[in-house]
Amino acid sequence: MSESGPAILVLEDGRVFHGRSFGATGETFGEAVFNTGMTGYQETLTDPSYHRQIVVMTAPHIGNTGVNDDDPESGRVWVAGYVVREPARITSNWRAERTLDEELRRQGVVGVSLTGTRALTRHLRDRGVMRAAISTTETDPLALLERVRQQPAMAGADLAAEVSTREPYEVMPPEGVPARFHVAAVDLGIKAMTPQRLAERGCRVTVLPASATTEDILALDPDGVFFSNGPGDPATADGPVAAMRGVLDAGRPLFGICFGNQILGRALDLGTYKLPFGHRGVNQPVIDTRSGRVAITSQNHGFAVDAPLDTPFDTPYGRAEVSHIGLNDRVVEGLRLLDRPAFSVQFHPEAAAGPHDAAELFDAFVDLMSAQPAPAAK
Ligand SMILES: NC(=O)CC[C@H](N)C(=O)O
Repeated sequence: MSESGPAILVLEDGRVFHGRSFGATGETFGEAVFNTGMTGYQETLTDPSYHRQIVVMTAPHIGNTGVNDDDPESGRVWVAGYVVREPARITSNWRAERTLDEELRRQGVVGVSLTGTRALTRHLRDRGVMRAAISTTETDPLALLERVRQQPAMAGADLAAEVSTREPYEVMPPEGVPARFHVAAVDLGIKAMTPQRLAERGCRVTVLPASATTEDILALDPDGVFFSNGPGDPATADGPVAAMRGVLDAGRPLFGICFGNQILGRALDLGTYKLPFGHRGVNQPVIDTRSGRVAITSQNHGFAVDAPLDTPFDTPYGRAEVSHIGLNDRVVEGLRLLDRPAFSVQFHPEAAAGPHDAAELFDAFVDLMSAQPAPAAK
């Protein structure tokens, strides 16, 4: 890696961190959040849910395995900026095609390497996530702070349309796996691994833009409907909420992940709220409220659904219950309808870097589709 110049990171409350430039040079703004994963940095960087966020990695050494063209979760790096303690000086993996530093430069992603990632993480944990900037060009932190404070906040941000596909596309089951079901997947920022996990289980997946209406979805006559993860504040996602309500009215099997879980919460007339510092990492424990089993899960969310944890509750679509609860802070991590074939989780059963404890949820969705009477017009 070439010698790098100085870079500064400024938080909206005025705290300043000095480090060295990493990746592209320039200036970038976003919400500073931390991720505790020790693996999966390439999946993190390319997860569209990180759009407009500056991601701070708590693992002290990032980049050892470089970057390859097989692991991305989407066609580009989405993080607005990247903060690491120590970038790997040597890339050591047989699959590597480039170094991480090269990839960030290639994609114009401004990063910073700083000794104080622990102090920064503790600050965000104590004060909550906040707007921030990284700059290799501004030497006056106060001037940068002024620009940070002019940036839009994540609360109230409507971002799904900015990351979603413009045109529908299909993901087919792999060779030798017959297509037993057709799934319509609404792309609010979908990770590539999600349609793959469905395709592996015999689903032909039609991925639709975030603007898809109930009519667009039902026009495909799908066996099941999926609502994906995605960036931004679920309180702004009125279009997807309306589309999902139509799918629930039609009684089609429904599954949602992360943003999709928050959309289901809203479709059920539950509220959503912003967590102080969110859940981002690969070792988040959740308990299944029915079986009592604990799964270690991958998560990336800054908002959550507000629902009664201990009892089923009434919704416009019959009774529902909280299916999963986060064990670190008792946040709602899943919803299940009791009178309709619909459920969702706030965590990531598809997580490519693992863990795979919750992968069986894709089987549960397939089971829901198997249990439905075949639609008449097929
Ligand atoms: N990964 C996601 O789908 C994130 C959902 C939402 N943007 C949140 O931060 O909570």
